[in-house]
Amino acid sequence: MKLVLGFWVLVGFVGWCWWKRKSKKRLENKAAIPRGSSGWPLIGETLDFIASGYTSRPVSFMEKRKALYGKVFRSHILGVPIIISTDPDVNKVVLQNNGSIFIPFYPKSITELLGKSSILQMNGNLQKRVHGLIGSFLKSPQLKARITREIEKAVDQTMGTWKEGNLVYMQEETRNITFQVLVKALMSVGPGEDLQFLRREFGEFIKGLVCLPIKLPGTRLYKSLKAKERLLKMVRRIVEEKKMKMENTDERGPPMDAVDVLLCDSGEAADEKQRLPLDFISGNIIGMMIPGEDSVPMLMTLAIKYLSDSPLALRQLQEENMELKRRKAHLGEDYAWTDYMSLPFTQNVINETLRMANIINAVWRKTLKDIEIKGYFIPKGWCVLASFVSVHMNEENYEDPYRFDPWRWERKGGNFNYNNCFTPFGGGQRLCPGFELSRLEVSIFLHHLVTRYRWVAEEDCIVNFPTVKMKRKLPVVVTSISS
Ligand code: HEM
Repeated sequence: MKLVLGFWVLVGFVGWCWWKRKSKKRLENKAAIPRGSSGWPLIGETLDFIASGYTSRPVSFMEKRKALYGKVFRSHILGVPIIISTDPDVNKVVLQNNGSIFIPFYPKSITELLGKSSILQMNGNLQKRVHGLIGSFLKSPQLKARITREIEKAVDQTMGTWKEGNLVYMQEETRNITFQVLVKALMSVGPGEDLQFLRREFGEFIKGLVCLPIKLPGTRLYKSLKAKERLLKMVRRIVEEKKMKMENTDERGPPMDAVDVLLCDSGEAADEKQRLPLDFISGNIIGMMIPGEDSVPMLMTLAIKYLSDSPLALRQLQEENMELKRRKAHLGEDYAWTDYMSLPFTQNVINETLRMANIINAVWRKTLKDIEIKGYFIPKGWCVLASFVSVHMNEENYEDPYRFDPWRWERKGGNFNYNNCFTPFGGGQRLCPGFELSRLEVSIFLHHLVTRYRWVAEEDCIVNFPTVKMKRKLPVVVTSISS
């Protein structure tokens, strides 16, 4: 009996090996690893990649290789062999995958600072659960109605410090506004000492996101990890206070911030094991500050830069917003969040800015299995970079792509449908949960800027490495319209 069983186990095993070999061969025969170059030993093509980030055309690295090898090619950058896709269909497959084949991949310094349980690194059901909770909260009309007042307050406070004819640095001013709003939406911290502490420590923390992954005292990474410890301590205190308050009240109101959302979900979990631990919640709140902190102020700053260089667009934007301002004044009403979002040309300006220079210009993934997409073979364990900027700046997708042309969106049907060729907020299961909030913040900021001020921007240029920034923080001289 044992002999017969052994025989069948052996037959099964041999059959399985044969089938595996055959399916691998089939995949290899049909598709090939994309063509490309591994560059120099160790450094690969990193220097060329970085150098292109300092030019006015950061896509030049991709363009050069696309011309040689096609839209999907192989390279070796920042220490890893990588397949780079500039093809919207391939990017779509990468984005839409639910984590069974593609998982996020970040440089070592980022993974150290994020920690394993950050939403940006986790996969599977837990990522789905946290993403779903935060996404529904951030796009809820209740949050948008409440946060509109906070954004207006932050905009008023910041613009209130501008003196007639003063030089202000837009990259700094916009960061002041958006940090305040972000911290309010995530944990209801208002202006005061706690906000200042969070701003200072978070600034120290994110300096280490792109650095050498060496954790010795005195190194950049070490200092950033220490700042994270201090941040965690404060956020954990906020989470604990909120939890106690929740437990001591009989009637539970709607969640006011992301901490409430995660705590409420934990409270409702029937099984102790399903509850989200407080350290997990605190760590994730800090993790969510990372994609939210720099992206929105840069979007605002870049919009000002493009508008400064495009007087026709600025004029149309101003007219549209003035018209709304007059209407609201005539009715004697406060603005609703829907008022700000209802202006089509303003939305087109935001789209066009996101298309031309988005701070998150690609996503990085790693493959868990061999996969073939559109005839390209991507082996297990390889990194994949899905480049959004290459798609956004390709003339196959956008006519005259280097021209700031908000009207192109009218010609496209006037709406920001997130199709394969426009993915500033990613897509699929990891689509940015903050995308509606971001658009609202920028709409409110632009409305108050163009209806209250005129400005003259000084010479400045966009730098694309390690992240998108203005070289001189975009200095502008502001004068109020009434004067
Ligand atoms: C202009 C502003 C923003 C842009 C362009 C942007 C872009 C993106 C992109 C491209 C992704 C996908 C990353 C990936 O697939 O690996 C993403 C994810 C994410 N974003 Fe945003 N984002 C913005 C603002 C915000 C804000 C304000 C928040 C928070 C309030 C936020 C929170 C997140 C989170 C938590 C994720 C991770 C989602 C997940 O992996 O499940 N983002 N963002």
